Amino acid sequence: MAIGYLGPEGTFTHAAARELRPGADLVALTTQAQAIALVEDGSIEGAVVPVDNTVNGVVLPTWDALLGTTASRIVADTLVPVTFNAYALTGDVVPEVVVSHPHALAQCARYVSSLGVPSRAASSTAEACASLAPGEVAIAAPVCAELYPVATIATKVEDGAGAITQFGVVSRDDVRPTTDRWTTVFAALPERNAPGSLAALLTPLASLGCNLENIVARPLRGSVDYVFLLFVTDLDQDREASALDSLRAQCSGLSVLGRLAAAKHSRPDGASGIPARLAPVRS
Ligand SMILES: O=C(O)C(=O)Cc1ccccc1
Repeated sequence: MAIGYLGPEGTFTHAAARELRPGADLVALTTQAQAIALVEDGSIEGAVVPVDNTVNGVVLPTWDALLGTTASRIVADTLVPVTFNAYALTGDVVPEVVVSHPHALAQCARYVSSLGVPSRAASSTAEACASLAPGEVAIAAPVCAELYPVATIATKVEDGAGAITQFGVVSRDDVRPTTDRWTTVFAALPERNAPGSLAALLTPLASLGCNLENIVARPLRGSVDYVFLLFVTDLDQDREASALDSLRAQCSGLSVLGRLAAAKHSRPDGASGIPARLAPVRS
């Protein structure tokens, strides 16, 4: 059966899909929500989707789509370095609009603003190349120069070198990582919205020796409550079972949205990634 990915050919997701599922029948789709829905209803075997990146953080549409499923989860992942080129139909383009996937536009904000023209979101970087019109500049992967009839007008247009995107395979099969340790992403709905509820949920994780690496609150539609996505690292089978037990005791709803095993991101610019506003509070 097929593996879906955010297409068309030449997206960063396509590169990740080839690495994660070599030789698979890859099917180009238009959004990660569509891809995840097709996995959930059994129309395709799996889907490759972006889950996190070093510039924008967790990819919310992916996790929100997973929250809308009951049987699907992330079962494998990889880290892909991303670098962007700018393309037009001809080398002498006078730019009128710059087009790309919102992540690409965000990661190339300085170049986009240097063009001094409006930007427009495309469903993917490669789609921006595939549908390029006169006066448009597309931002996409270097491989798009070989796949589409475009002229390269600038290379390495990202704001900071070393950006990495983490991609995952969504599947209905409950495949466990083959590594010793991994990160489990729990979706946790605390039993009460009251002082100390979140602390009560999280404190036992520390006693188990699990590291809460990231926490993301997503609004629970139709209420004032939040569901918390907990990225808990350093887990193995036993620790994950203990973490599940301790969370279950404090939650009215709990699920595993995925397990991530690829090596953790290294901060590309070292300490320079810290915003000046967060200058050290102690000298
Ligand atoms: O549009 C693409 O090529 C994608 O795969 C999504 C994306 C965009 C920018 C950085 C990483 C992933």
